[in-house]
Amino acid sequence: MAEIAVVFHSGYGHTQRLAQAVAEGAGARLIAIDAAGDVPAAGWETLAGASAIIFGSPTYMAGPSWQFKKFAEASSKPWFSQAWKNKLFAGFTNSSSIQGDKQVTLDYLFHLAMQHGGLWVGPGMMPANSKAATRNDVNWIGSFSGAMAQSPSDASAAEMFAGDLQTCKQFGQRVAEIAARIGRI
Ligand SMILES: Cc1cc2nc3c(=O)[nH]c(=O)nc-3n(C[C@H](O)[C@H](O)[C@H](O)COP(=O)(O)O)c2cc1C
Repeated sequence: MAEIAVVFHSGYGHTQRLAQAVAEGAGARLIAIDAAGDVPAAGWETLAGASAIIFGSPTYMAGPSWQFKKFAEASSKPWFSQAWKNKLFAGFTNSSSIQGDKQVTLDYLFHLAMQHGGLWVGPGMMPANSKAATRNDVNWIGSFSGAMAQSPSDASAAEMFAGDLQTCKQFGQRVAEIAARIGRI
C-alpha cells in the first residue's frame, strides 16, 4: 500500500480535526508542525518515504500560517535534490469566513507542490450548490483545487461542521485511491 503523509499546522485545533479526517480517509500518517514551525526528524523521514504528501494549514491573513511557511521553507532541503519529485500532493485549509481568502492558501500549497516537481490531486467532488443543498453536504463550499472547511470565529474545534469533516475524509480517500492506481513513480 502506498504510504501517505498528512503534514499540517493548526493553531487552535480546527485544522487538526480536518487533518485527522483526511488521514482517516487516506490511511495516512499524521505529522504535526509544532507551534514553533518545526517538524521532528522522524516526520521528515516519513515525508521522504511517502508516495503522497497532503498539506494542511489554516488560513491566516490570506495565506498559510507562518508555522506552515517555516516548514515550507525548510523543505528547500529536499527541494535542492528534488527528493520529492513525482510524489502526489494535495492540500486543505480552513478559515472563519466562508470565503476568507482560503483559495490563496490552497494556491500556495499547490505552488509548493509544483516547486517540488509533484503531481497535484484535487478533490474530484461535485459541489453541493443546488436549492436542496444543506450546509452539511459534502463539498458545500464548492472547492475544486483542494478541500476547504469553515469554522465560525466563535466555534470551537469540537463544533466543526460534520459535512466539512466528511469532505476531508472523502478527499483523503481519493488521494489514497489515486496513489494506489498510480503507485510509486
Ligand atoms: C492570525 C489569524 C489570522 C486569520 N486570518 C483569517 C483570514 O484571512 N480569513 C479567514 O476567514 N479567517 C482567518 N482567521 C480565522 C482562522 O482561519 C480560523 O479561526 C481557523 O479555524 C483557525 O484554524 P486552527 O484552529 O487550525 O488554527 C485567522 C485567524 C488568526 C488567528
